Amino acid sequence: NVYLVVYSTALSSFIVATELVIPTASMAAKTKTKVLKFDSEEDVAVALAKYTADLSEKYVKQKGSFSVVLSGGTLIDTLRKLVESPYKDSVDWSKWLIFWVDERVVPLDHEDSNYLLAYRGFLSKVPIPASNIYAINDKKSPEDAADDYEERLKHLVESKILPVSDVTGFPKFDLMLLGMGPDGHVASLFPSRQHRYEKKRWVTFITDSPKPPPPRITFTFPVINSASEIAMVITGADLADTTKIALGDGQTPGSTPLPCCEVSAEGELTWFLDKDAASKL
Ligand SMILES: O=C(O)[C@H](O)[C@@H](O)[C@H](O)[C@H](O)COP(=O)(O)O
Repeated sequence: NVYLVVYSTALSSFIVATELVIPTASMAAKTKTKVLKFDSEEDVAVALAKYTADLSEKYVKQKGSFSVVLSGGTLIDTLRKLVESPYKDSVDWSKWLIFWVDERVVPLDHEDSNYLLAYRGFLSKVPIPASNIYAINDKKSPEDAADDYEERLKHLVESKILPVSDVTGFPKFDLMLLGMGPDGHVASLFPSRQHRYEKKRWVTFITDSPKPPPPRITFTFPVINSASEIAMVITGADLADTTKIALGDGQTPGSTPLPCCEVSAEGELTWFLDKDAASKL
């Protein structure tokens, strides 16, 4: 099925996105997957802002808060339209809770920190209460930082600030905003590293990430896949081959399956692709 959806934007212009409904063998079959293809990265940014603001309104109405899990990498820049008019003023930022799907274990003011990246490009521009922003404890080793983050999530579940999934028992975030690497990694779950198969922990760690810097903590797949909504935000020609694999049959001949093929959501998984990333579909 291929059909057109028209998104009206804040700029009262229109963006035409091709929505591909793809039956994927690679992604958990139960997941409702939507693939949105845009003409440019700028159009992805406009659509992502509207998608996120709409979900914020829906979840704040439904449950009184909106939990958002950020990635590092290019995602924060692609979120840039969300901190502009009209969303800057219309979104109820006081109800947002911010988490990181993965974080580099460096001081929060270090250039490699995903927190710092998000602070500069996003968090410093909107009034999310500081107490709702869950950065890692940067004074700890990777192992201890992962334990600490998991403990804090457990505490939020106990205090009923975060719900758990009825299906999996893992914490259920409203929205995960994920990027993907050319090697098919998502969060800090890399194809060649065993922690991608972790089934019990909520948060785990790695000290030899193939993408620098080496020490990182990361949500595990059971937590990622318990989210209500997931956006895979993928732009650029260097991701075209991996996107084709992820949205095709998921097979990389002769090698390990890619982590990006294991992403599923309890509600809806939406791929936001620019023309370059979608060029091989
Ligand atoms: O800390 C990180 O490195 C990120 O959180 C990582 O998981 C990122 O999302 C992907 O590597 C995609 O990165 P790009 O968007 O830069 O391609």
